[in-house]
Amino acid sequence: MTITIALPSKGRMKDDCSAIFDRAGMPIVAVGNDRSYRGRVDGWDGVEIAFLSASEISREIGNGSVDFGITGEDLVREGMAEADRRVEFCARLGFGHADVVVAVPEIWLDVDTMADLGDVAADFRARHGHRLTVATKYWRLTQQFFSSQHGIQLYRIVESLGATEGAPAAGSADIIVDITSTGSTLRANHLKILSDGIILRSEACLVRARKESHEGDPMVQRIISAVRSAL
Ligand SMILES: Nc1ncnc2c1ncn2[C@@H]1O[C@H](COP(=O)(O)OP(=O)(O)OP(=O)(O)O)[C@@H](O)[C@H]1O
Ligand SMILES: O=P(O)(O)OC[C@H]1O[C@H](OP(=O)(O)OP(=O)(O)O)[C@H](O)[C@@H]1O
Repeated sequence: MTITIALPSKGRMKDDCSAIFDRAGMPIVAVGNDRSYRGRVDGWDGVEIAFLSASEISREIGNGSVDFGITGEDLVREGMAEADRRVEFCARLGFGHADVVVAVPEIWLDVDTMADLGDVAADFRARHGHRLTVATKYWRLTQQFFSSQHGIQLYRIVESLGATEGAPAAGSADIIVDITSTGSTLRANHLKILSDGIILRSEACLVRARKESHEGDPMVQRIISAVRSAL
């Protein structure tokens, strides 16, 4: 059976991914021309590479149309319910670090924790005429964290497809959930992370779709061992 591994075709994880595969003794060669979205691993028959974007990789692992992928943990956990049941995080790769965080305006001096935020949410409508509004592209992670983990129910999510950190100043949301790495975008927008507001510490991972056909397939274990040996 051919095993398909999805790797980023562009973006911030692309170069680190090919470096790790080189170190793993799995040098990737493009099939066809430079713009081709298929590749193979030199010397590894039965392994195929699919080049996709980071968020497509998470989707394709989720629906089982690829066997492995390298993408951010944030995109995998946001993209599917019960991620650990459907996929295996085989290795954390040490790049692509980003935290998914809850951030509020710095001038909210009395709000430093999720419990404080819960208090604010409770009478937000009475005070401001609308429910506490959260701008994010991380709907699932936000709902799990606010509702299931912190019992905060009185909020509304507005989808943000970009420039999320600008939403509070623009008036389109009160607070945000987004990723941060250096923290400079949050600082530039006068937002602060709540002290217990780190939803997920994400990094690039080797992720496997849990498929019955993998059981007893030596190639599956060989790929995992090779990537782990490169860390
Ligand atoms: N500063 C950062 N900003 C955004 N994403 C980051 C950052 N640092 C690490 N990442 C991670 O990179 C991944 C997204 O990669 P990238 O932005 O290259 O994807 P992309 O090519 O834009 O993909 P797509 O088009 O599918 O969104 C996410 O898992 C994210 O957590
Ligand atoms: O903490 P920092 O180092 O400031 O990084 C965080 C920012 O970087 C990303 O945006 P980016 O400009 O990369 O665009 P993208 O969302 O399209 O990837 C992300 O969406 C944050 O806005």
